[in-house]
Amino acid sequence: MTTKPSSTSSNANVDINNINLAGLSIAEGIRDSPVCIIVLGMAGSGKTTFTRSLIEHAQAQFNPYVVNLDPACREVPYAAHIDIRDTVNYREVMKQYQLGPNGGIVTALNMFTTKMPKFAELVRRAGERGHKWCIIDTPGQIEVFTWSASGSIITEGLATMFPTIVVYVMDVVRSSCPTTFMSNMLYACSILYKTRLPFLIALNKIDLKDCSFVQEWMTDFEVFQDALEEEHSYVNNLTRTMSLTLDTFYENLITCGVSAKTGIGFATLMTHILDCVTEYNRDYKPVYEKMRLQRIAEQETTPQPVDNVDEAGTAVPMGLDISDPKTNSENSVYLMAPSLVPVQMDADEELETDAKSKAEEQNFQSFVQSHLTAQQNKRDKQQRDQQAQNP
Ligand SMILES: Nc1nc2c(ncn2[C@@H]2O[C@H](COP(=O)(O)OP(=O)(O)OP(=O)(O)O)[C@@H](O)[C@H]2O)c(=O)[nH]1
Repeated sequence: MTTKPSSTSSNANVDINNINLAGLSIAEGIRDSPVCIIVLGMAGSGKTTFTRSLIEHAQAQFNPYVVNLDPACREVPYAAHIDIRDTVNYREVMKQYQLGPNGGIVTALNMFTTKMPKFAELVRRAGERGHKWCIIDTPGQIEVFTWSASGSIITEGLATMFPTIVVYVMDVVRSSCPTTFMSNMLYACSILYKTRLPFLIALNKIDLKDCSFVQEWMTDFEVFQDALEEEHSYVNNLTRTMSLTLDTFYENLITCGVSAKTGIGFATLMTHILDCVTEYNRDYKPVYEKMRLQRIAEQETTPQPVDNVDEAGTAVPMGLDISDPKTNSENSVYLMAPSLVPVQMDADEELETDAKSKAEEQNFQSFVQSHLTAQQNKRDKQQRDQQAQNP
């Protein structure tokens, strides 16, 4: 179970369903804080461990606000201020919509995204309370976040309100195979072009393997070709061609070796993060600001629907009378601040899981018992038969 942070008592009196979203008005410009750091990476690259380490290193200076967006993880090793698992019950989603694990994660993320304004408002308030960074851990299945509508809504939504950067965590041990390295790079490249945000690659697990070979492969095409020669794979030709294409991508890329486990490299990583924030403010903020002003101008010139009619009339319910389910009711989707999380929910779930595993255990034990009894009976019978034959 997630450990709830003690420092979040400032959320204690917030009725999350009545959050006033006025602070997020389009009339407001991009705020200076918190800086949103979205942690992405392939399954097992070390995102969660990295998030924990980054929180520890940034605690004193940046007092990070922490968000877990992985609905499927069983445990997170850090205290999350917002945890998607408090908002959407991933297992229930799978059960109700008859989905597999990936479909469950996508749907849970979609449900969470319906509360994006409230999420953004909580982040905004965190900034006002002195959280200078907001670190966001994402689901293990990277494509679920990067190629889903909800992933884009969350990333773009944050980037239009707060300085936002992407940290791509890459496992150096697994990337020592040139083909895997190339797959990782293609992924990183596609995310860079999709999000168009300042991008930093954290070469993780350098306590196990030095990352200089990755940096060499990125800067020296011939060294990478030599490494490819040694690997006999049917995708070699494809990889060779792609490495040429990615040359320009590498030029603008910042990499930094770290070990999320031991903490090596985090001091340098943090200076790179600050450089990325400067880059956001220099290159990205003016673009978003321009878009915001255009949007305000459009809103001012577009007549509001109600202006075109003589009288408002009487509203009637539309087809299904859709309204938000009550908080804490079954199937509800609501954004929860940690202090409002009903303990009941987890306890119920645990009880149900316990009951299930007890029943499974009993079934298994009775199966074993009946099997043993049957074997014993068989042996007894054999013995009796033998005694009957040789009295
Ligand atoms: N030696 C070493 N192991 C690490 C490091 N970072 C992570 N690990 C290990 O790598 C494994 C995966 O780490 P996680 O942090 O769970 O990775 P993840 O990307 O969040 O995993 P998913 O969310 O399941 O995709 C764990 O066994 C970690 O202990 C590191 O820097 N060094």
